[in-house]
Amino acid sequence: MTTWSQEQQNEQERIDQVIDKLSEATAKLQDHLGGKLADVVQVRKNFWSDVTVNLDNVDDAIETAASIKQQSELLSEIERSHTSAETRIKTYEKLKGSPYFGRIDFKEEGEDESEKVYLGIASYYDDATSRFLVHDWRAPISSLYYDHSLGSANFRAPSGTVKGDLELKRQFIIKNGQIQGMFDTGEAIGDELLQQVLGKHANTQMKSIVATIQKEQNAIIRNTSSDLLVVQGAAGCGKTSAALQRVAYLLYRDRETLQSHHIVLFSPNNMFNSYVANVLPELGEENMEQTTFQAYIDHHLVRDFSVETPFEQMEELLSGSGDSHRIEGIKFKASVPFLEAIHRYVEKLSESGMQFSDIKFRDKVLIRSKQISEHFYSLDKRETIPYRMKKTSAWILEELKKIERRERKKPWVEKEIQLLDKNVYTKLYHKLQERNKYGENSFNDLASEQKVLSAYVARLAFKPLRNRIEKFVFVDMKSLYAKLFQKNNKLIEDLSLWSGICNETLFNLKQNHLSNEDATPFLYLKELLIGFQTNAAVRHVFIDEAQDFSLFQFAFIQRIFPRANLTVLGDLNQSIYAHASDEAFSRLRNLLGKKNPETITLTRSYRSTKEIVEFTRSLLQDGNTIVPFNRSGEKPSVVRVKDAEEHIDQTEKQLNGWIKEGHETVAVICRSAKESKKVYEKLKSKIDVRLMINEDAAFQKGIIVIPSYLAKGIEFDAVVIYDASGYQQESERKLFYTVCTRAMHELTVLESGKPCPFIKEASEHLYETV
Ligand SMILES: Nc1ncnc2c1ncn2[C@@H]1O[C@H](COP(=O)(O)OP(=O)(O)OP(=O)(O)O)[C@@H](O)[C@H]1O
Repeated sequence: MTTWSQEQQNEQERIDQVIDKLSEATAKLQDHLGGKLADVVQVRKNFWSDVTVNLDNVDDAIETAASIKQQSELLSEIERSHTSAETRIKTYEKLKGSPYFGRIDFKEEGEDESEKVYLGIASYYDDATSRFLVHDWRAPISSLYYDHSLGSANFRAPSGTVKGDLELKRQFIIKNGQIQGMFDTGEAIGDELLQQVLGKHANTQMKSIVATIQKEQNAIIRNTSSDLLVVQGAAGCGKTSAALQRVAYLLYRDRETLQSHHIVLFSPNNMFNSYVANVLPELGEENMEQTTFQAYIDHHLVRDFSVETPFEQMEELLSGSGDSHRIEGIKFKASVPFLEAIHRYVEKLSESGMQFSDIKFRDKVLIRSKQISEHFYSLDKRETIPYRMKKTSAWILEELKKIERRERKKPWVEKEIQLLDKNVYTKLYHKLQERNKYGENSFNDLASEQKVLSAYVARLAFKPLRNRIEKFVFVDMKSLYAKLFQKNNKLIEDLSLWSGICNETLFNLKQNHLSNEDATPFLYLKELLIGFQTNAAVRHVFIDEAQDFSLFQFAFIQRIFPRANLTVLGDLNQSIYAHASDEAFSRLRNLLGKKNPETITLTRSYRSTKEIVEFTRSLLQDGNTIVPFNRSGEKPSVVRVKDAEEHIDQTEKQLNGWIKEGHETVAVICRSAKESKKVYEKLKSKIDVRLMINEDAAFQKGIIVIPSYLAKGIEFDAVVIYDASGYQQESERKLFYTVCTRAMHELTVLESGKPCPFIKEASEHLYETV
């Protein structure tokens, strides 16, 4: 029987052999690459000499075209193989440092011998032995590693289910080609490696988790049956991690047809985008498209309105300046009744009531709104509104063409001809010559010169108007949206509240301001009228921190990406926006009309120590279902301070202590940006600290002061909650939970005034009082 150290030695020898093979393969590819590069240069150089250009007759021209096609196909084939060789070299370089992280021995039913399968971030096939020396973690057989303990096990292969016996499961930590740790485990994924991984310092860039994916996470990653996958899970249970590994899995599984630009990830802000941007490249895959919903809104509305961002809205509400009808308005404008009211309104508009703007040119009305309306309603009502809008736009453009022709003779055209730049004049002359429309001297003929120039000037002057018509600016969206908020057009029961909502909405519209809660419904109404700009190429859409999305935003995404499967990840306990609804996820199925929806709930929390999870879950009303991963640390501290001076001193003391202990990412989390600025001003002369209130900043190591809503989604070694006394309202419970759950190893909560009711509710043995 081999001893453990012999076993380790054998494994190290195998690793050395694999690394040698990888080095050989890399060298071969590099040779091949050099050759390919020379080929590309050669083919490019000789491209035209290798093509016989003969256009004498039709047959010769066809032959020439075929010859060009052949040459360019040859060139792209060489370029393709060059790129794939480059990608493989990069993958092999990664594998050389750590070829694999796991091994399973699987004896398939009916076979005499078990197969040893080594799992890494990519596969390596050895031509000499015709065997995989490393299996990709996404290969069908690899799921055995994540899903099964020792004993009978099975996996789904393309040919059907394969049954057998899992005889060994081994985990490795390999760095620079050397084994640093090796464990045999009976569990699906043993605690030991996970303990090590989770005990490390937080990172400014999220890491991949392929070596320690848990069974329930694997079910999310490998789910291919549902078109709407909703993942609801506690803070730190790995929703974002599972989403990113799922992207990598889908790119692998559907590699023939799916590329990274067919996948879109919506995330809460740009800082979060940069936080997660490294996971896929680390796994040898390209990043999917990353965006925020606000970026989409801005792109469509910012030219015509000042648009409030979610953070500006949050800041206003947190600083207490939002009055009650604003909060009710926010809730209403994100609700299903409002969505339905908009749909009913659009139905009515199909018959009557559409609002148009006069078409003006230099302050003169060219086409009256009434004429546009008459034209619009003269069209067949069985056609959709967007189709009729397109026809109306085409009709307006035709009318404009006629008007433009008439305008050519007007004095303003003559005036502008005089002011024409000489270069434009010369350019026009050459253009006309090229077109062979005129003989050498015709441009000098005064009458035709005048005709050409006046046509040019009129066309140029009308161009911006034409562009605007193509963008449907003749639809008076402001009035159309405003009509929804007439006081007598009661969309909700409580009239007094309704009147306040109407006043505020109409006031904002008048100022060309769209509040955050209006932006999405406004755009939704607009797109229902003029047609959604869809992207049918996108096949998967991921929405992270989905509890912050309103039903409107979901409905929107569904329309923009009509062919995409949705993966929706969120935690209703972290709904920090006023529009949040506890039914957000359960209503999705009906709202989006998906055929195969599935919901997976994750309850085990990996980010924080057991003590922190036990404390944070007690802040919730129904937090008992959250299960901490068994990693121990200090209990969170709750520190009462008596005045402003002690407040800062205690913060400084705590931060200094943590830096001395070696913590690398430390956050002072304040409620708002306003409070963050104040705290930063007080701290900056005492300790090296940075203020982070801009979502575009990249997350960096060190101590940062950050507002609550920007800290969500990310994590820190240690966290100071600057003032828990600021969280008093029931509506702030989830915000308080969210900020406390950012801590991985240490959590200190300061209280300066009235005790925080949520801490008071928690059992005293869950935290230390200072
Ligand atoms: N299987 C795993 N192996 C190793 N680390 C894991 C695993 N699952 C989660 N983690 C770690 O736990 C932490 C939290 O994960 P993640 O951010 O994905 O959770 P989340 O559910 O999105 O959290 P939140 O809702 O609080 O934003 C990360 O550091 C992640 O690397």
